[in-house]
Amino acid sequence: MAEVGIPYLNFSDGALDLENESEAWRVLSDKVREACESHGCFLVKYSDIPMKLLENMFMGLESLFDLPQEIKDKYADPNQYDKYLSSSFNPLHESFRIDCAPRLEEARAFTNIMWPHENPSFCEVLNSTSSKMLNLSLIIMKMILESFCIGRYYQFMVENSSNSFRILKHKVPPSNDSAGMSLLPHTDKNFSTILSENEVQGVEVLSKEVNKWIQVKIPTGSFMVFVGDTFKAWSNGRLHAAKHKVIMKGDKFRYSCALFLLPKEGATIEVPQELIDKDHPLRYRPFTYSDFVSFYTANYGDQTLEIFAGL
Ligand SMILES: O=C(O)CCC(=O)C(=O)O
Ligand SMILES: [Fe+2]
Repeated sequence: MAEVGIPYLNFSDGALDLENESEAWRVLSDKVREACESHGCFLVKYSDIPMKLLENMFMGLESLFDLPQEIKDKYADPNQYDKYLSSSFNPLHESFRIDCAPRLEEARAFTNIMWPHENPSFCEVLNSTSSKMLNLSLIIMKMILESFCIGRYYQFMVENSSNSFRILKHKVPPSNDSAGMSLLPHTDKNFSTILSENEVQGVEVLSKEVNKWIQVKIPTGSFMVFVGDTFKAWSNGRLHAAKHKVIMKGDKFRYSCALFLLPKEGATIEVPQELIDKDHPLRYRPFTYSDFVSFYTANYGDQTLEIFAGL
């Protein structure tokens, strides 16, 4: 079942066993680009990430967040506010950010902080889930660039990108009948995000079409994809970055994980010439991701990208 208004695309059932040049690949790529232009997000059925792996990931997350507070606090970094966000940030929210978890040594370094006596199965599940979600985000990037007829930038984008894996626990609101905000409305700052959830829904998206909040249930075996501000800027504003939030209701914890594709340290985000013409005059100046994120953390707000890089 697709969510009303949010495109639901099928990358399974052989849909990706296509020559990149085939007509079917092109049709699917156009749908991805159109979804990112008109909604800034979409749902995708993707069977290359096995359900069993995701089940193990969410079981691992329960054990991780159940660890003693003093162990989890060891990961916090005063210079990087979002490495570990404990309940002091928001009583309903707890999350970790692991940079480059698809690299085994990074997955192992994180796991060994949490479980000093090692936990190879969690490490394997973390590494494998994040790698497969990274693959999905690169496929989507490739499709969007090809649909814009600038596929030649794909290799450049891959070489200039990095990633973070965020794992989150959203707790139940104090009273069952009241809804609680676990994540305030925001656009992601990076290129794109792939989101997976356990069976507990909570994410809401501000619809570009009707300017209303839409509750989203990510169908089983599927993922939610968000365009981030940096991809919006790089595309000269053609892609839309969808605003979203997490609202908790009911009595079950929500666990989620998100792969953030982002620019590599020091890389300049600059609109390609091919996306500038008289109907699309240049909208954003070149910038680096770290400058943008520093600006955002100092100036939270709705229009951060426009204020920071808009022309
Ligand atoms: O946990 C979720 O469902 C959403 C997470 C999210 O939007 C984020 O980390 O930026
Ligand atoms: Fe987000």
